[in-house]
Amino acid sequence: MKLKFGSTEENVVTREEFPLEKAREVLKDEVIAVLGYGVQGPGQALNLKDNGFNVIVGQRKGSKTWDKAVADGWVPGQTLFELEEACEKGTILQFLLSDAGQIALWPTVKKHLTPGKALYFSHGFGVTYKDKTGIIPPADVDVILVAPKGSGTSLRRMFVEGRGLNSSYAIYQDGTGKAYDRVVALGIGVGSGYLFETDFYREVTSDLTGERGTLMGAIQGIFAAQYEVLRSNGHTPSEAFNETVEELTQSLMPLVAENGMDWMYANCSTTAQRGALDWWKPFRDATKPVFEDLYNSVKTGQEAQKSIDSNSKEDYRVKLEAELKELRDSEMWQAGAVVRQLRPENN
Ligand SMILES: NC(=O)c1ccc[n+]([C@@H]2O[C@H](COP(=O)([O-])OP(=O)(O)OC[C@H]3O[C@@H](n4cnc5c(N)ncnc54)[C@H](O)[C@@H]3O)[C@@H](O)[C@H]2O)c1
Ligand SMILES: CC(C)(O)[C@@H](O)C(=O)O
Ligand SMILES: [Mg+2]
Ligand SMILES: [Mg+2]
Repeated sequence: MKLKFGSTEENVVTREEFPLEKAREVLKDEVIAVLGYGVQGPGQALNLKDNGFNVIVGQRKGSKTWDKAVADGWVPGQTLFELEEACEKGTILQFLLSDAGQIALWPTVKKHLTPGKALYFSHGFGVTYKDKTGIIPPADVDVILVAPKGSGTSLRRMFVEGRGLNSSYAIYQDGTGKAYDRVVALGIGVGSGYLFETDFYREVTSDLTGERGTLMGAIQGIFAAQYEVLRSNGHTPSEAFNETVEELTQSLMPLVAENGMDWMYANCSTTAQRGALDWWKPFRDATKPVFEDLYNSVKTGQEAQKSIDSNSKEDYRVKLEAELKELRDSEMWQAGAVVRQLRPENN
């Protein structure tokens, strides 16, 4: 259906419009092979299975994630296979390896993309940056995308709670004439609350910007800046952490999620509202040039190149873990660990 977001009209697909029964009918003869069992793999594979679809998982035998798949109920030789065997058996190949990992597996996937199959992504990365990844699908297959707008962990949790994370969907190539029905059925099947239309280029550029920006990079940056200012002015770690992070995640963001920013503001004092209304624009103006630089770095392909270069190295997981440990060991997040323990529901 067409829906107005402000004054702009967009295509969205809801579960009422495309119910689960219809999705099951569209995909009744398909074998959905979920390749990769990192974060999106488990979320999407388990939701599809619980929604009644015919799903198998492809993973490297002997890896930790193979064991995780077994623990999640996938049965070796029946619903869990080596990656190549899953590529052969699947009629829809859900390419959910890490974006850099997809480059190495591509020759194998391509070999098994026989006419009529579908190649499914959850990120526009591989084909948009085809000059860097070499991922150029054959013409007689569907190339489709469903990108859940959140972590695979949340996709699964919200599904189990009877809720739904929203996703974008896109068609890069309609090789069979069935691409639309297939992509929407899969979007509903993986547990999306609703689907909004995009294309591969817009998905990858907005997603790379968002995660580097307000969703992950900018939020940590702004937390660190405020925490450091409070600490250097004599505030204790618990006061600085509570006033920077804990109150935001526990009290104020749920209000924003429920009914918007003005609703959150309206539930704070007139003193707080006056200050916030005075200060949000200086913050916007100070950070906007950084967001412009970020978007430019995404647009020129620099961010994709960096991600490919660092995540293709043998020891990339060791390096990532070291950087995550640095965050975890910082005073702010150490204070956070203590604060979380003190939440009544945690003790
Ligand atoms: N993490 C998320 O929640 C999330 C959200 C939306 C979209 N996506 C997209 O979904 C896709 C999958 O992301 P993810 O975060 O679940 O992946 P991930 O980084 O967790 O990796 C998934 C799997 O790829 C395997 N892998 C990596 N390199 C490999 C190689 N060379 N050969 C074989 N296996 C290899 C890993 O062992 C892992 O099991 C990506 O396109 C990502 O951009 C992820
Ligand atoms: C969960 C995110 C940040 O939305 C996703 O884009 C990812 O790359 O993991
Ligand atoms: Mg992303
Ligand atoms: Mg994202």
